[in-house]
Amino acid sequence: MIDISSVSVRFGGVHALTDVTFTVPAGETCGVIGPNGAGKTTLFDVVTGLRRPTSGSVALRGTDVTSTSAVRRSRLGLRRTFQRPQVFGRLTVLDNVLAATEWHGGGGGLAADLVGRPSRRRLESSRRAKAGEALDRCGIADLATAYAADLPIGQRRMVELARAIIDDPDVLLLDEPTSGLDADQAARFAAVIGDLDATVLLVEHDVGFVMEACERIVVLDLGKVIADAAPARIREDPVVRAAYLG
Ligand SMILES: Nc1ncnc2c1ncn2[C@@H]1O[C@H](COP(=O)(O)OP(=O)(O)OP(=O)(O)O)[C@@H](O)[C@H]1O
Repeated sequence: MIDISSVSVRFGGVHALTDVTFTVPAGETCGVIGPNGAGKTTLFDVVTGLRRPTSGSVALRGTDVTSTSAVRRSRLGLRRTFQRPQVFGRLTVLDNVLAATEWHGGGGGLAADLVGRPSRRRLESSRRAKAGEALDRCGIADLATAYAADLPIGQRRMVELARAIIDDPDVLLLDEPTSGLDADQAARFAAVIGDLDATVLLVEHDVGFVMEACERIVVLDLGKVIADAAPARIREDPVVRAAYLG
């Protein structure tokens, strides 16, 4: 669950966010939309830990993380993707995904690594099985041995998604997830996040995708929440239509 409470962010005289409050209940997929400059990126940065709010607070699964680093937030189960997909270009697709599970370790320290204890081998084969499954879910199993640097942006984005979902994250934040995806990839992306148990918050310009993929939509305009409802109600909301949907 994500709790955003009275969050305001100022850049000098610019009020990027003013008193933004909403909660994404556990397991829900919530989209944030709004015109350019509405504050979407700023809000995303506050939730992921890249920016401290001027006032207000953010809690993940009941833990106040307002002053917690992005790294510690990831240890609390938060995973994210980036507006420009961040992949390791010189690693294969499979290794990109395996790298996301590396830090779990297997106990026994370096000696266990060196002698290849059976428990280590079991752990390794289970990691590989999970990685294979994540690639499969994201429709990129056939790219396992390709180098990430050689892939077009849409496939890189799917690699990032596979990496984000491999450990069944509790909280998943997606920054402009469909940018660079073709229609089939966007449909696959929506299906993958639809199947997750995670609490998902996504910022996206493609209103059609948000309407399809999200159970709930928060609309920002000039740093304020102007609507917070299910997609069907957002589509009909006169304030949203005037400010954004036209
Ligand atoms: N680092 C910064 N310094 C000063 N002003 C900033 C900074 N970052 C954002 N802003 C301002 O804060 C407001 C919100 O910007 P933000 O990038 O969060 O909006 P956005 O909804 O993500 O826009 P877009 O859809 O264009 O990406 C804008 O007026 C922007 O100019």
